[in-house]
Amino acid sequence: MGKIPLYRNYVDGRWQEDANRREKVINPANAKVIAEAVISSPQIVHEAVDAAKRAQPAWKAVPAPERGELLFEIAQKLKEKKEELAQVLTAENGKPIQEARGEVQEAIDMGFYMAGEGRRLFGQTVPAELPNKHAMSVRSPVGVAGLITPWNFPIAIASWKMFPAIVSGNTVVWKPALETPGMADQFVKILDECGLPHGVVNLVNGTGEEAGNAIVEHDEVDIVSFTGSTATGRAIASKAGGMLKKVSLEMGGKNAITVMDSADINLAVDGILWSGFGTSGQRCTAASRIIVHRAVKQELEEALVAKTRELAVGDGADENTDVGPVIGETALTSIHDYVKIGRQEGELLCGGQILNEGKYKKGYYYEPTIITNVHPSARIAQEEIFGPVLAIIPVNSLSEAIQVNNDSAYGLSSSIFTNNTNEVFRAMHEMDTGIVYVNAGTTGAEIHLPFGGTKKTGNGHRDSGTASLDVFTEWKSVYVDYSGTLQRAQIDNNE
Ligand SMILES: NC(=O)C1=CN([C@@H]2O[C@H](COP(=O)(O)OP(=O)(O)OC[C@H]3O[C@@H](n4cnc5c(N)ncnc54)[C@H](OP(=O)(O)O)[C@@H]3O)[C@@H](O)[C@H]2O)C=CC1
Ligand SMILES: O=C(O)CCC(=O)C(=O)O
Repeated sequence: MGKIPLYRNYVDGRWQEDANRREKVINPANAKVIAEAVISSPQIVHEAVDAAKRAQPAWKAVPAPERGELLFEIAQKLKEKKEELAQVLTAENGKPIQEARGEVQEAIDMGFYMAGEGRRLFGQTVPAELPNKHAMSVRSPVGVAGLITPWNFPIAIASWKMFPAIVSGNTVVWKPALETPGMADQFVKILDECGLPHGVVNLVNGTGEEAGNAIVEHDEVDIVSFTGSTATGRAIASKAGGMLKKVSLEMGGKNAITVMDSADINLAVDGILWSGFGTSGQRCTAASRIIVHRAVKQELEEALVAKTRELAVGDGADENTDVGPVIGETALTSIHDYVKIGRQEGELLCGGQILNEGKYKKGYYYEPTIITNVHPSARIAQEEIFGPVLAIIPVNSLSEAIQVNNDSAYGLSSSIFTNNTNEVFRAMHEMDTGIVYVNAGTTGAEIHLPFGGTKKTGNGHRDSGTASLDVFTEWKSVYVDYSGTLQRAQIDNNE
């Protein structure tokens, strides 16, 4: 085996190796070991939190426009290195290279967008109730932010959290997912090259149970921002809640695309293919339920199955690949178990197998799969599969479609294909999700609007957009009385 990279921690501006343990990083396209990463003990997390705590007052004191300028440089550097980053991303996550470039672009966009926030960070100025008095609100940083991120969007999601955190004056301790330490390494190297002061961002590689948990439980971590599974989010929320910590959660989805009888079926098929099978279905926004009006069900199914069979499944590094591998063996088994359940709950239209022959022998590939005539309460229509599997649910009306769409524990993204304006507005108002698409699939969020969902998808916070600043700032209301006398509000002087 040739020399492979070792991904280290970055604490207080120094790259460090934790000698205790290392974990192998695997390319899911061929199961090859491509790197190793250090596994941090809780002690390393404590050092990282100490560094973040020490760095925070000075970072807070840097004028926000200056923090924004540094973010601008970081975004430019990300842009210069876009191709290099995308290659590392595809190698460790498996997603097709075109999608990897798209993901890196999201981080670039978020960098430029949040750089601008350095000159805004708007508060409010309102008229005061009393004469010669000024009333306003300003944002202040929360303090030390603990960021815990998943493997499926390792740089985009990190940027959604990191950039608003630092532009608003927080310092950061970040634990990326075990599967994607290369992205974290590249990202933090760029921060370092751009001259981010030591201690402002600290990277600790390691397991969720050890390093992640140590972040959550640390007294000096003031806010935890997490993206991942609902089970982990719940565990983090109960610990952090018990410590009265601010906690922002983005979790699972069971997203549906509704296709009405007036829809452009070819457009709907394209939307379904991209949202259902893009990233091998491993997006929290991935479509996994297709709610179709019975009047167009057959037409949709025929076109969808034909196009699904044309998808090129393969190594994401190949420019012609449409659907890459899934993240690993455990995911493959879990997806296949769901498909076995689904075959009892509905009728298999295509796919349904693990691909493990010929060029697929060494990686973790699953056939894009469609199961139809699924009842809305079936397990494959309710539980998150996180793989390339679609359940088709027939309905008779928009009312029924909305009911089925909303009959889910999750509420991240929904979509409707229709050419009826009344249906567009009804769906927009009545679909109970944080994101609604019209005549587009359930994926492809832009970074300048809030990202997140209702119900068990989150806990009321949002990543991205200016909404993310609410996560990483506290509001401070300021009253300046320049009357020279002691005036008192809330005294009724009308008598
Ligand atoms: N709503 C959203 O925005 C998104 C949601 N997701 C959801 O994430 C899931 C897939 O990601 P997956 O990686 O499996 O999710 P996990 O919840 O397993 O992991 C997410 C992160 O949390 C860490 N972690 C695990 N256990 C703990 C713990 N006890 N304390 C602190 N940190 C912990 C993980 O570490 P480790 O490295 O050890 O795994 C990882 O860094 C899907 O359910 C998907 O829907 C994914 C992307 C976006
Ligand atoms: O496709 C999108 O809208 C973003 C998806 C995403 O970030 C995710 O699945 O984690």
